[in-house]
Amino acid sequence: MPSKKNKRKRPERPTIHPKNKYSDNPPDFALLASLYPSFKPFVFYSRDGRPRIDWTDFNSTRELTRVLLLHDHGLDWWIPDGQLCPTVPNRSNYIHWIEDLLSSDIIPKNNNNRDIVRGFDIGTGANCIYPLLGASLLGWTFVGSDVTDVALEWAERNVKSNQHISELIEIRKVTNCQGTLSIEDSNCGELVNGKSKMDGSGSVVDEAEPLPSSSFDLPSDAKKKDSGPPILLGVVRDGEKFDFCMCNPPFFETMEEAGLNPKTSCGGTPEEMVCPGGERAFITRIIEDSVVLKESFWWFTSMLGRKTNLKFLTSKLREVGVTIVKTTEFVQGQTCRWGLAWSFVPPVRKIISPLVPEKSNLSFTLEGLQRQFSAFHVLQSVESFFCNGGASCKLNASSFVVDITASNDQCKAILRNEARHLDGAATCNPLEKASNSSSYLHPPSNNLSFRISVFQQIPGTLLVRASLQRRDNPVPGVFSLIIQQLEETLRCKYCRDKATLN
Ligand SMILES: C[S@@+](CC[C@H](N)C(=O)[O-])C[C@H]1O[C@@H](n2cnc3c(N)ncnc32)[C@H](O)[C@@H]1O
Repeated sequence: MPSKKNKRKRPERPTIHPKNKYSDNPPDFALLASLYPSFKPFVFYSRDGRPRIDWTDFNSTRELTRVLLLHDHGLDWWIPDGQLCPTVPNRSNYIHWIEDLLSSDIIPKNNNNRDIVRGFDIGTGANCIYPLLGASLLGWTFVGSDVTDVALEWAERNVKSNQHISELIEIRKVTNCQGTLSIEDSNCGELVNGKSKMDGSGSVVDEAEPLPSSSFDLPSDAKKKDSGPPILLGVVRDGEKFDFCMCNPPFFETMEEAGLNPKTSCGGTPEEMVCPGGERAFITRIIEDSVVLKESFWWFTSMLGRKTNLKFLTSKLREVGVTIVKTTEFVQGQTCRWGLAWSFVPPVRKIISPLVPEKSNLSFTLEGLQRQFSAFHVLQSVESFFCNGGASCKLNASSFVVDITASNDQCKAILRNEARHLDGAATCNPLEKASNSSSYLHPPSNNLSFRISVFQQIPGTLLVRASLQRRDNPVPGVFSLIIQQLEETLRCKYCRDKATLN
């Protein structure tokens, strides 16, 4: 019987990114107050003697952001009253997640012959927080775009106040030159800081030409929409290449919906918080633009304020044929946000290489199993995972195994399902790839047979083992890929900790 103590235990939650400066050392208000007289008036001490600030006071949150950026990042920063005030630890999480994506081997490394990473921050805001953090923490270069005069003016001021990184950041005005996404006159971005653009290596290059309209292949529905100012298409210039784009979009459809969080006051004007259709519509437009600009960016990413939108957007991504989708959760204190990343670059498939022998036995553990689930539930999910793809399955409840036999087409169907899962990587189907590319072997003509066994290791932890029984002329890597997909699906369904980047 679970003890009362265990019953009360809260489910584990993802935490602040381990590379985040504040993961082990949260801001020390007392120290900051002693060092920065302007911050001192905002700090008070609660009964337990702990220094606190009033999170409902905009001046107080803005001053905290100012001193954190100065103290921890050497940045001189300010925003006018009412503009969205970023929390530094929160925003750093997104930067570090992108750092993980760029260093992971999910897709090949960008081979633009550039050592310096180049990012595009969609809607950089008056605070210009992502370019400032990315440049100061990691030396990345940025284009930061925005539509409002106040954002452009203050982003520019914040860049200029930091001479040591100002050459790394270009602020680009997005003009609402047509109000519709059109393939004509697509150059709606103007340089604000008036300097020549730099390529990723830091050398100055000539101003890029707008993308020629003939190179656009917009999805037909995107051409028709009256969707407001451009986002990427028409702002990114011909020949420009970026390692990633990022975006903290306007989350809401109305200011009422945005509401006022009574616990914090971080400002935010309607232009910053609201757009027609909210974040779902905004990110859908980024996805549509990404189809056209798939060769200009290695990774496309966006933050989301609502987890429910992840499902919709992930299926949208599947429709447009991305090769990979990654998601994550950003947690900082009481605030929770989600990250969505996708790419059109074919994933690295070391396991596809005929030079790498495929393992016949694979295993993974499911830790942090939610209390209501047992090994038998997991076994049943294994069975339905494969049955849904049409494979033949035999579940043996006494020995906790499922025997599976899948044809080539059934393997395809199982792998095709993968993009539907929210958390984790969704790679394209190697069996389909095999028919298009000479570097892949022919698809197998025979069946793949394997056994999945589920063992309980300790309460709350299961070991899932997959053993290849028979393999007749298979596509190398398919077995591993299927098991990887099974792992992600089970983890997503059963585990409290659904970490997504390995
Ligand atoms: C939620 S704010 C994000 C500001 C800042 N990046 C941050 O994280 O605090 C959204 C920003 O997107 C800008 N924006 C809205 N539509 C845009 C578009 N089509 N292109 C570029 N920026 C846009 C708004 O003006 C606003 O500054």
